[in-house]
Amino acid sequence: MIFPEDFVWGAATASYQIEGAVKEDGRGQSIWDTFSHTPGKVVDGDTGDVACDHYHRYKDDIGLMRELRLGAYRFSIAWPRIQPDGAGPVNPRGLAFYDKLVDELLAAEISPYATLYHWDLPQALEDRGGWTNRDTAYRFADYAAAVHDRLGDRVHTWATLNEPWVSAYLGYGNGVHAPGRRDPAEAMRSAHHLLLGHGLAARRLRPGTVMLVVNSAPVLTPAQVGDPSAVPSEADAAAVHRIHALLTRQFLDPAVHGTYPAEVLEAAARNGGTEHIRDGDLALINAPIDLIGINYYNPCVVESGPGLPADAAWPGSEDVRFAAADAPTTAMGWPIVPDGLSRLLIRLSHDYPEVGLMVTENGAAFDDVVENGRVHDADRLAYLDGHLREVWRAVQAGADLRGYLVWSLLDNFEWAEGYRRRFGIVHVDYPTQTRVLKDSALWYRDVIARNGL
Ligand SMILES: OC[C@@H]1[C@@H](O)[C@H](O)[C@@H](O)c2nc(CNc3ccccc3)cn21
Repeated sequence: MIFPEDFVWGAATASYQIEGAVKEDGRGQSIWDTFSHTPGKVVDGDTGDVACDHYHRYKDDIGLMRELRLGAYRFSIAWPRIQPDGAGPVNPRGLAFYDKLVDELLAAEISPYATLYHWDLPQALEDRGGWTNRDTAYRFADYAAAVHDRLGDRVHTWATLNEPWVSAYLGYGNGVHAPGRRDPAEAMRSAHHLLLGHGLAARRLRPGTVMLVVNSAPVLTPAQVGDPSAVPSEADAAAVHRIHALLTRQFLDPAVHGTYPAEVLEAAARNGGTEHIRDGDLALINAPIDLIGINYYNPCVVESGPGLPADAAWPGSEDVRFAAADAPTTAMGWPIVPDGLSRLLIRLSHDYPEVGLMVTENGAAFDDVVENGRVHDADRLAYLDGHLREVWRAVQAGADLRGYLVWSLLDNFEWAEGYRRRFGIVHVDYPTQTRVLKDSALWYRDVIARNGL
């Protein structure tokens, strides 16, 4: 299975998950600093205070990327390093870190892909309402412009947001993520303002290549997981359609087509109203973009039935039961369904033919053991191999798929799960910060060298 000649092979990380140095060089506090230091929010009370100490070790980490022959490296920029209070003058020492990071990547012949927002909102903006406050969208666009002014001569591929669904629904809906608020109406307002920020920022990143990164999944009934030809009941088909609208179309339809699905407007009307959706907003959100970044880990399995408990509410999903898949699972409990990726990519290439696609995250957490300086992570290697075969199938089916970025380069701070869940193809021993290439990394290096499987 050989991929197109210009297919991009890379890896992805995010600032709060790997950098550490949370008080260094003028960095301001983020909502994840606040959240992780709040007792009970993160497993084992873990925080990103040190993480992988990438802020100090980035040159050695880029050496590992070069050893793997990565063509691209997707990282995120910590807004609180650039504008400690989320607005106003740029912090030169904060920007200088990314300036050096980019130059080191280019020297290693690795293309820098920068994500402007991977969840670490400046706490000062959250103190003024965060993403429930429309002004935050405008602050985000100013931040994006300031970063692009400095790095845009060398960074040519930009992601505005990472997974606005997660930011909105886990941050403001069920409170599992920072800032830990639990209000369905706030979640819907936040989703809209995140999209507004995306649209405003996208216009200020040209002439770069601009993408929106979403967590997406094929929405399937339990029977469809193993049998794509399975015909769902009318009620189950309605559940599938509704969740696809709320999970994926809520973000891609506005960004690519300038429209909201009816299901989203109905959910908003029932949860706080739609006053936050102002005339002209959808035109602002619908800024031209070049790529959709797809973060895929597993399908979303649903059927009609009682919705989530009130405290886990996802507005609009009241009559949907989230079901288990008949499949093995990763250490996160997520089902392993490789063909879910090809089914998703082919579907999205049909629904949004105007834009290209890139797999911006795909990977798996499994418990790793270091033995004699090696990590024989056969489960992770099998997961990646199976999913890459599906990526190849999607390309063969005609999807305009530009590349694949594995999540993640390094074991890192896995949000509310802390450090106990390891997604890296490179093992990190946190007490010593020693890096070890896992078998999956050695395998991935060979895939890159062959440009295929
Ligand atoms: O959980 C693994 C990664 C995470 O480390 C990344 O920062 C984030 O971009 C990411 N998104 C997903 C898929 N969406 C998701 C996020 C949080 C909870 C449940 C699903 C998985 N991951």
